[in-house]
Amino acid sequence: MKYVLSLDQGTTSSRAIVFDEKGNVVSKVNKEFRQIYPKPGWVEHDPMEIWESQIEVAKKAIEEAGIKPQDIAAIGITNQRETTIVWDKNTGKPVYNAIVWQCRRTAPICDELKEKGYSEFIRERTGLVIDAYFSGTKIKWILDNVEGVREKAEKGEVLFGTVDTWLIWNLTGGRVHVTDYSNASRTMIFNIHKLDWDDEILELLNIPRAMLPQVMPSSHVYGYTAKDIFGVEIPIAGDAGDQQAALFGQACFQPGMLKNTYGTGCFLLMNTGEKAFESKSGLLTTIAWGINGKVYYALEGSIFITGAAVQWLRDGLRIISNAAETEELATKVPDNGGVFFVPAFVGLGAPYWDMYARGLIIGITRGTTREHIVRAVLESIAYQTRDVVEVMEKDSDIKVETLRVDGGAVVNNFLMQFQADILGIPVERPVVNETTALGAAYLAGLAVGYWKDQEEIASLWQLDRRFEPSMNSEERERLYSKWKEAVSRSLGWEKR
Ligand SMILES: Nc1ncnc2c1ncn2[C@@H]1O[C@H](COP(=O)(O)OP(=O)(O)O)[C@@H](O)[C@H]1O
Ligand SMILES: O=P(O)(O)OC[C@H](O)CO
Repeated sequence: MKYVLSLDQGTTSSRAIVFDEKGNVVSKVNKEFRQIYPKPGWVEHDPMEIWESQIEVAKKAIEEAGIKPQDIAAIGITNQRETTIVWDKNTGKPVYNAIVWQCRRTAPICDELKEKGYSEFIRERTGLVIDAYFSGTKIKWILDNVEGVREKAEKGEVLFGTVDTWLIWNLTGGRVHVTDYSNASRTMIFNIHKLDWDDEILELLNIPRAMLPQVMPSSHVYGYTAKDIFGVEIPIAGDAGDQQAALFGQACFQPGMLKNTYGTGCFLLMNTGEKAFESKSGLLTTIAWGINGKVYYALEGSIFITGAAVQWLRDGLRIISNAAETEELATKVPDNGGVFFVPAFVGLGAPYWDMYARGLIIGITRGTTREHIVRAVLESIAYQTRDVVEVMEKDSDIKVETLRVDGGAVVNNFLMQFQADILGIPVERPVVNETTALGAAYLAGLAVGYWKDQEEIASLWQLDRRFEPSMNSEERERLYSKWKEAVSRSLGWEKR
């Protein structure tokens, strides 16, 4: 029997999962790695730690599944998106740490682009709003600030890649420099209509084309693992950004289908088919995937901080010892006690796009307890999701009837119930909540004929639990309007 191995390189951990032909998890190994915060608002990772942790969990997952590397039919890659790595082509060594998607250091470059009136130009071509979130200004920052790198980049001696590209490069022993459409669409230098790097944007940011990877479909044999890694050459056959992979893993194949992934941040993606919808309300137009010679698009609402706020309760405030504890604490109080928490740690993404917003806790009284704060943090995840669902309905003209959910935080039943309550629609949690990894496995498996087609994949999706809304609409709107008020007070804070 054969299996598919998925490598899910996330913001806080590297994960490897072995799936069988029914899409069941056979083994799963996870490893957290270091977050580097050199200055307020800056976030970096060590690219070597990304690679080493990823390969370690891949080997362990094969071992724990009780199988041999030759039993792996294909490898699928999925990754934290936008995070930018530049490395030396000859030595394979990074020239700087990975600049993580959350990093705000390039906010001034973005301000300048906006002031010069490039917002519409960038949006038309890339589907994105100008923000430090995306790779483009991060590449520029490395070229401008790390000595000697620009000269080498012009000669193609240093290479740029998002994390998928970095992993594939290393897995193939430095032979293959590629990315897929979904990852390319997050760089702010890729033209999502012409399906090529955009020369005018490259000129604007002063980025040489020679350092960029080749852009390929998301389901495709890109190359084979170097023999010294697993002892056999395994095809690397799937590559997609983690949020697009989750949309695929949730089998959201029909236009209008929507999912929300609850990880470090929350990312809502709606499949819009072969049509690229333009958003007027701060959503992103992005490429869902390229498959069978076609490219499919999605509308995306990116929320930067959700599960990361739970981690902050653990590591920053130290008022919980693990994430699971939040469920019990939140249900110990009947409501939030009037406390609202806006997790604008790195500014706010969709639909506000304010790089200068910062976090706040408001409504504190003498009666406020740890339970209220914890509850306010969980509630903030659900409110932010509603912010995005509202604009998504407006932009697409599609009424959202249910929300499919996945990601690490969906095990929290309080959060899922509150989400259904605050949206006023049912929330559906599938049996396999590792849909990001599953999506990458499906993309890889389809490329090598392990699964026949997308119809077969859609038939594998199974419901675990459906959360029905039970809050009355008056209470729902009262809470939500308080939330909006709290957000308004966090905006622009860093600029004042
Ligand atoms: N029971 C829980 N309740 C709330 N949040 C949780 C729970 N379990 C995990 N999380 C949060 O989910 C996130 C992990 O989800 P995961 O999908 O692994 O994230 P990522 O891929 O972004 O690293 C963490 O930020 C963690 O704080
Ligand atoms: O690491 P995750 O799962 O939180 O995903 C990060 C996103 O891809 C950033 O755009």
